Amino acid sequence: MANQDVVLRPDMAGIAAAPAMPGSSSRAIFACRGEASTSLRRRRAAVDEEYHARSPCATSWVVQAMRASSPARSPAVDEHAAWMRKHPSALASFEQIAAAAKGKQVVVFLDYDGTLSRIVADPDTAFITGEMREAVRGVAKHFPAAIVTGRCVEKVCGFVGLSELYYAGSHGMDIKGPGSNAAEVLLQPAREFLPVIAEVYQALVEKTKSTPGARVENNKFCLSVHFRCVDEKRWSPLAEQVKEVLRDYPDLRLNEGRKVLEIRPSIMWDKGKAVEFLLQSLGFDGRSDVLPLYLGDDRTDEDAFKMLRKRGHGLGILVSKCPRETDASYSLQDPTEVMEFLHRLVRWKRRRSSSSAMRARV
Ligand SMILES: O=P(O)(O)OC[C@H]1O[C@H](O[C@H]2O[C@H](CO)[C@@H](O)[C@H](O)[C@H]2O)[C@H](O)[C@@H](O)[C@@H]1O
Repeated sequence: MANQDVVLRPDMAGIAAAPAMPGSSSRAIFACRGEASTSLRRRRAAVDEEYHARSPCATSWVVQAMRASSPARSPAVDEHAAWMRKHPSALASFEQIAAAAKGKQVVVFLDYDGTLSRIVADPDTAFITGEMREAVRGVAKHFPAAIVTGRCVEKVCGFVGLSELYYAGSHGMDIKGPGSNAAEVLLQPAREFLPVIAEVYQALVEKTKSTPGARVENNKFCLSVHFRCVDEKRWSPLAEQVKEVLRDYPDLRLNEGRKVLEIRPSIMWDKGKAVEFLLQSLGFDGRSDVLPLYLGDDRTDEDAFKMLRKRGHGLGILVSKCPRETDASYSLQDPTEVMEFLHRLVRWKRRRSSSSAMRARV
């Protein structure tokens, strides 16, 4: 990876305790696939209203969010086409992206589940393919690159198996630099929560063991309660179980992802902040000659898309087959298209490097 001389400045994180109620950037309302944007906004507003009227882990809100992440119908063709005009394919628009990257240092940020690996029922077997690994290796050879994931760093490092990358695990709360030394930590803004998270993990395992198919995953600084394999009739009792445990922990907050409830410390930290931290650490912050690209599929990736959009530099690429409200500029359908995009990026970089080498010789 290029530019590996990271400056360690944990103080730059600007971490502050957030109120127990999540802030707007992390509202746990999942854009329901297949809904027209107006009805989506209306529904979102209604859910938000209820959310703000109740406690952060009110069961009915949690169940609504669980249902919203499980769409009942496919999008209409015209609705999909309208969405694609707003968020065109990053493959079809590759030349446009290449033009934006011309003369700039591209930095690549990649989410893991649903972006590099396909969504599968068993989270422990969400491996990336050998081909995808080679594609990511190629990217890391030509650009500074990082994996930004909800998983714990150790697990995702094991899945990806590339020591040349930066890793930001636990939704960016555990950042590690490249190299084989897994202990080389750059930033852990929620370190003080480790004992609480370990305690809540045990409590959730105990509490949810009566729900067939429920599974609690320990992501070190955050926890995932998976309901992909839980019968929908049991979602409400499961939400109640989670809520009961969290009632004693007001400093933790609840969000939802793809058939998963995610529990994490209520600090003002997310994937967007992790990307900012990495850009600062690499000395790229605020530079107009740098183009960050962020590829992700999940609600939590929106924090990174939003940050790039707000700063007016960098491009978000949402991995989704279905229309979703998003701050990403472009879209890709699935991990296969992600792999194709990464290959094209590397080919583009190689072509540019060889033509500048030729120009230098003339
Ligand atoms: O930030 P990410 O890398 O996207 O991680 C988010 C969550 O991803 C994993 O769960 C998701 O993928 C599983 C495997 O395909 C799937 O079974 C589950 O339903 C999905 O939600 C991971 O297991 C979670 O801990 C992460 O929080």
